[in-house]
Amino acid sequence: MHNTNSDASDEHRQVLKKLSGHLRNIIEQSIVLNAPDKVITDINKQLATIETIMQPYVTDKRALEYYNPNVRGDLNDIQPYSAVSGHYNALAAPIKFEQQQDKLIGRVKYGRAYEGPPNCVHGAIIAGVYDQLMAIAGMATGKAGPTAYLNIDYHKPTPLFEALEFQAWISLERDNKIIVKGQCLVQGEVVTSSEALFIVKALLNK
Ligand SMILES: CCCCCCCCCCCCCC(=O)SCCNC(=O)CCNC(=O)[C@H](O)C(C)(C)COP(=O)(O)OP(=O)(O)OC[C@H]1O[C@@H](n2cnc3c(N)ncnc32)[C@H](O)[C@@H]1OP(=O)(O)O
Repeated sequence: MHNTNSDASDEHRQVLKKLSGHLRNIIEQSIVLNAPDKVITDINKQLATIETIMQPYVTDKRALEYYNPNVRGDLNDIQPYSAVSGHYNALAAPIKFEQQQDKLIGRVKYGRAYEGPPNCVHGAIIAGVYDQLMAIAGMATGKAGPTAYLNIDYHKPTPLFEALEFQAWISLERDNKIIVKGQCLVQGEVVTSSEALFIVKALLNK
């Protein structure tokens, strides 16, 4: 179930990614759907059919890696099924990670499915991005481990539908501790900032 390698072809990855894209769009559409009962009943029937088609192929082994720290190219593929950043998990918004000098950047726009305060991103979603982004930033040390603490300052509301730039960088690495700092900018303005401590665990370094 938690495999660190996969022999899935590029084509297989593409079709799986496309599936998540459709599901992600359906989730977003469902939040603001205002259709007659008859239309929704028809949609429900078609979705039930899709569930039936998928069921025989649902196994306890994922098609792709659960975790692959040696990924080249797309940094989101370090954890392809991440609930926060996985391109193969429809629950995750289409955030894009990229390394820029000593900072790991996460660019994303959130829609209605991620709303907390009116027209703003839910604080728990923001916390999720920091946790994932900072964990991956910390991996640049060659080590990994769970989050011991994650502190967030919400300075200003984080708007929906606007380009957000999350940044994370290593602040301190000592023995089994990695402290990572982060911030999120909207049009150049810092709206949130954070700090997290990761404790390196042998189990996670396998
Ligand atoms: C198959 C491979 C899998 C790989 C998957 C990776 C994918 C990436 C996924 C990314 C997903 C995103 C990531 C996620 O979502 S990770 C999910 C969220 N995090 C957790 O669930 C972690 C749960 N907690 C624990 O497991 C333990 O409590 C940890 C591991 C954190 C420490 O427990 P442990 O009992 O072992 O260590 P220790 O107690 O000897 O402490 C050691 C040192 O640390 C210091 N300390 C501890 N806590 C704190 C604190 N709060 N503030 C300040 N300091 C703290 C402590 O004082 C000590 O310092 P010192 O005395 O040495 O100086």
